[in-house]
Amino acid sequence: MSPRPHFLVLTFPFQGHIAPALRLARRLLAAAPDALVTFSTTEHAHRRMFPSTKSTDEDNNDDDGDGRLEFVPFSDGTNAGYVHGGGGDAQAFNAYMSSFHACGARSLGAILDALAARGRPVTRVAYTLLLPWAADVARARGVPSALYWIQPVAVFAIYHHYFRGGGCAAGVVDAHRGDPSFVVELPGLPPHAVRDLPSFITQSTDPADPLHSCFTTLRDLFDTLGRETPDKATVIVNSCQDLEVNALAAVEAAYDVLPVGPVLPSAGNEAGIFKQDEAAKYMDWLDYKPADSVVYISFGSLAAMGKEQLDELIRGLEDTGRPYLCVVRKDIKAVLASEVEIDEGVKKGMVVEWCDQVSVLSHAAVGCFVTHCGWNSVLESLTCGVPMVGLGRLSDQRMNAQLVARHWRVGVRAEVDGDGVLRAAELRRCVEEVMGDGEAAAEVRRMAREWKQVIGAAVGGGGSSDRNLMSFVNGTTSA
Ligand SMILES: O=c1ccn([C@@H]2O[C@H](COP(=O)(O)OP(=O)(O)O[C@H]3O[C@H](CO)[C@@H](O)[C@H](O)[C@H]3O)[C@@H](O)[C@H]2O)c(=O)[nH]1
Repeated sequence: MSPRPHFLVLTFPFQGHIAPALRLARRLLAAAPDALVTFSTTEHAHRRMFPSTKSTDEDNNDDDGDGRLEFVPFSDGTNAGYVHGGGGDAQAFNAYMSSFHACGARSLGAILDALAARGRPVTRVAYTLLLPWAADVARARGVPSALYWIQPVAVFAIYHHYFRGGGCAAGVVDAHRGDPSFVVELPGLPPHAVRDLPSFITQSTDPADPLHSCFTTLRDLFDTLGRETPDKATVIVNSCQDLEVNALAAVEAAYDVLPVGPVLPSAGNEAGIFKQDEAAKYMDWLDYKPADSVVYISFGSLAAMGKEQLDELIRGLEDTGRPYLCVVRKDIKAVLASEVEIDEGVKKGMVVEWCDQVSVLSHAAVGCFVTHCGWNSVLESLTCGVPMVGLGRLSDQRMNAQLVARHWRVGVRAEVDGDGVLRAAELRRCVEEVMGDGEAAAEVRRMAREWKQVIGAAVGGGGSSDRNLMSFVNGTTSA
């Protein structure tokens, strides 16, 4: 008799990774009613997600009540984890990653063994993008694994060409790293300026870079994928077929790629490492605003913001004359010490420390999302049909901003000045381009509505993402 299906979903401890991993865990539970799912992130992140419980698996059964979902943290070798956001110390991140890789791999092995000993053997591992060792640890125990790619396929394809393209793409990118406007052509992909490629291959290749370990980790990840022989490595992606037809075609010869997204929260609040601003009655506030009138602005869970940037944002938002809801995380407020000034500057809007972003984007009053273009934010906005003003800085974000503005045409790109600051005038100009009366703005809004329909069909019953998820659950590779 074959064992009961049991998926182990592993994730790096950033909120932008935990959210899609937890959403996938819940989708797996729904898609496979007989399956068990174990969700695992680091002990520190786990304690932040569940502050009132202990760190043992028996104490963390999910409250769905049927015991099919368990939370079992793994060790990264630290007590305090990596305190992200608020700038962080450069050396600290690279040092953290060394510990994370060494201890994480050992801890994962122990978890797989313990679950098997408890009579709940894992039958499939799904791991997010900064845990390349997960596949090797699973393989050593005969457990198949899949990478869960939580960024666009377009970004995956660029990394594929860079790391596994026989040195050709890497040579071109490396030779033109200092020339941001140089245009790189990669097989099957549209031409991209160097400045829009993922920053981990244009900036973080330098060992002195604060995020150098992201470069080495991605290099290890693509090496790992290449070791999945004789079959092709399976990659499930938080994206959908219709959004990325060409990028999918560019990698399908090398991987079994299954777009299963956008994977969104199943219902209401979900556990995360930031707590919502309960005191701010932002949903009530939205209820009183006319349809499509509010600008929502958030730069995700990692980006730090200086006082100058924050002042420019608030001034730009006030200058639009439109109501706005702005997320300024508590850790940013603490380092700024300008809380009073923020509050005094705010006349037309509301500033919150953390909100339920999916609920905000789903609210009829929200007419535009000013975003740093983290992939979760982009997907959530596309799903809700909200046009974007995209400001990409790190990692995949500039590519994502490019996809938003050029490929799907559901928004515009905002540019920072020479000091890296998004100025009030630029913010105001971009918001008008999306929310104003002109024909171009109307077209952006129309495209946003259109993509919302396309995505709704893909994730609905029988849609491409739904079928791909079932293929993954059933262990078949093509939908
Ligand atoms: O007040 C808020 C603000 C944000 N969010 C949520 O936080 C997540 C933020 O994720 P994302 O938009 O992807 O931003 P980051 O946290 O910056 O994500 C990191 O991880 C992503 C996935 O790998 C990358 O695409 C980004 O570049 C990287 O910065 C989203 O689910 C939001 O809904 C809230 O719930 N409330």
